[in-house]
Amino acid sequence: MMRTAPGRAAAPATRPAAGLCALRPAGAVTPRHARVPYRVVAVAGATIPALSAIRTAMFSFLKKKTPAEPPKPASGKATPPATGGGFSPEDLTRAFTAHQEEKAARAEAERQRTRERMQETVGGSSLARSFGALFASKPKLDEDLLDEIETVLLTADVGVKATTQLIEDLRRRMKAGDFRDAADLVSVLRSELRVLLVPVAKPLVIDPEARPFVILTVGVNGVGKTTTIGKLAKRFQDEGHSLMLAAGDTFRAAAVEQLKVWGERNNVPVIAQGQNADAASVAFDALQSAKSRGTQVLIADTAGRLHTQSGLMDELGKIRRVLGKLDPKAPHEVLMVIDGTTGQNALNQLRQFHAAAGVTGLVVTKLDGTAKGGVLFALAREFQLPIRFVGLGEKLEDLRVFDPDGFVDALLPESIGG
Ligand SMILES: Nc1nc2c(ncn2[C@@H]2O[C@H](COP(=O)(O)OP(=O)(O)OP(=O)(O)O)[C@@H](O)[C@H]2O)c(=O)[nH]1
Repeated sequence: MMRTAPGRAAAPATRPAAGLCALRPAGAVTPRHARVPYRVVAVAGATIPALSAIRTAMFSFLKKKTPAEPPKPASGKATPPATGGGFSPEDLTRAFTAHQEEKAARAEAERQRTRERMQETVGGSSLARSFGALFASKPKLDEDLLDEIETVLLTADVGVKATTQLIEDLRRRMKAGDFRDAADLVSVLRSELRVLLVPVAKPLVIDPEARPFVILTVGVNGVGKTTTIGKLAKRFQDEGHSLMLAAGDTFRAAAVEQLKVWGERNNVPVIAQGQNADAASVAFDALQSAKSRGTQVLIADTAGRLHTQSGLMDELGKIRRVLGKLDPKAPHEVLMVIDGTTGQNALNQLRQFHAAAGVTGLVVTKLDGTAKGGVLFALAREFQLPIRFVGLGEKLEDLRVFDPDGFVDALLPESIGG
């Protein structure tokens, strides 16, 4: 039988006990270039990764790209050999440019994959389906249409404030004669939806100066914190960051096991003290350990808690304070995980967690399931907190950097207006 502490909702009974075990696909290998620590130095007025890092990271590239015989300058004099490792400044500049291009190409490929996954998941949400049904009937541009759009938005959890703002704007523009047909209205609605989301689409950037960069994950029970940590850890590992995890969900034994098993399989140290240990003490130990090892990223799990239980919410403040004793800037990110199927209650959750723990970024999970799709607009309108990632499924690659254009395209494609 599942034990439920006062104030803690029982986690869903159907949840697999060790979902993180499957997080790393067999044979997945961290790219060699990605394992290089990313320190920043200024060279010739530009900010570039430390030369030693470039040398290591770009060695294979230079081997491929550098001609066997270096071209001689017009004067006939050979280029003086570079000091400290055999690469000339030109080599390093070329390597750096290639590195940047490779990074940009990878980012573009990820954006493309995110958009496809958004279409498959968010494109099937009730908001997307309702918009599809509404505009398929070639509606007349009148007050009835605005009423119907309003109903669609409210039903899909967009929330009263964001919906009112959107409808009033459409009404004003309709009266001003801005729309010739439904396609014009769709186009304006799309850009209004974008306007709500673009300011909050701020990806999480790991500050290389923070050693470690501490991410504290918080949220209500069963929203996907522990699985999100596994997905994030894999992402950061692939990006070349050294990692440590703190198993701070000391309430649910399976959560500690999940992280430990995942850590063992992926060679990531996991600091744990067992069930019912003091979560703040686990976080403290982990930060101390990460500092002494020079680890780049520390991700701390916390037990799920109901936002209405002030005692448990206070515990988050304590974790913050304890971390701050070792590093006044820690945690550098308080990442709140929100279940996208929660509806308007997500706003209350965020309000309380923000007050208790000072949330700095959001992950909205389960947008692939029965999510209505609209809660992101309500969250964005109400709090303007960065949405770092969205969860589009249970697989590792389903945690995606939030892309507002892809999201709006999936909900309300341009073509829908006819
Ligand atoms: N469909 C879907 N399921 C998800 C997503 N993210 C997490 N889950 C599932 O949600 C369930 C709960 O995830 P956990 O990571 O255990 O949740 P938690 O927040 O750590 O739970 P507590 O420890 O009780 O607070 C698991 O079955 C996950 O696989 C997502 O983006 N989409």
